[in-house]
Amino acid sequence: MTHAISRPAPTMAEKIASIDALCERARIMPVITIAREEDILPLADALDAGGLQVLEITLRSVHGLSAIRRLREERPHLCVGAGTVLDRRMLESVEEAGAQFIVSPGSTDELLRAALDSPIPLLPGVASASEIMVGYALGYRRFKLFPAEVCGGTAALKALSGPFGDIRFCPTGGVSPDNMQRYMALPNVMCVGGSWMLDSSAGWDKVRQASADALALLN
Ligand SMILES: O=C(O)C(=O)C[C@H](O)[C@H](O)COP(=O)(O)O
Repeated sequence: MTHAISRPAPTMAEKIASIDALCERARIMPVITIAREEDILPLADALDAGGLQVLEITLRSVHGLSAIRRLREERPHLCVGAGTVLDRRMLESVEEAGAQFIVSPGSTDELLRAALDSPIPLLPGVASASEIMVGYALGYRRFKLFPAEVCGGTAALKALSGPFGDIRFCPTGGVSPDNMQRYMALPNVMCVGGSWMLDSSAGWDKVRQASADALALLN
């Protein structure tokens, strides 16, 4: 007979450390919505070949969960997170699929509290000082700024660094090779997210090249 061993969820400090580690590894986090099941592996391989190994797979398409499962099984060297996680039920389903981190476009009390008990870290989305303060009260110190360009871009991040000196962000939404360096130059930016490198209309090598070109801008 086997006994399930229940481990307490990692502390918030441990989760912050793991978010810091994965953002440091990522620098650029592709936000991926899988349109066709057969794209999962070639897309991940093209990103990987271009140097991007921390992938956010959104639940915006029906293939999101199976893509997370498949990549965890077949590409174990990649770091695979779940995006567009909107509520407790979605959080539980991505945990079960093997996601290594969770990203949400915004914050609700339900999601923020559910993630406190989760074994994997949540990077909650925020677009204002008030939303940061709601997460802050629960211990969160790392956030996705979304939609970054619309909610003030680098000027907003500079302003937020005043009252929130211990907070760091992953700006996403409107980030591109044109503005990425300005984001990454800010001390309170730990990585950027985006979908600009995912255009495969000219084949998978275009994805690899766009990924490598973007990373080269940061060197
Ligand atoms: O689906 C979600 O949960 C999101 O938060 C949206 C994504 O982060 C953006 O779609 C990426 O932004 P773009 O690079 O401007 O495309």
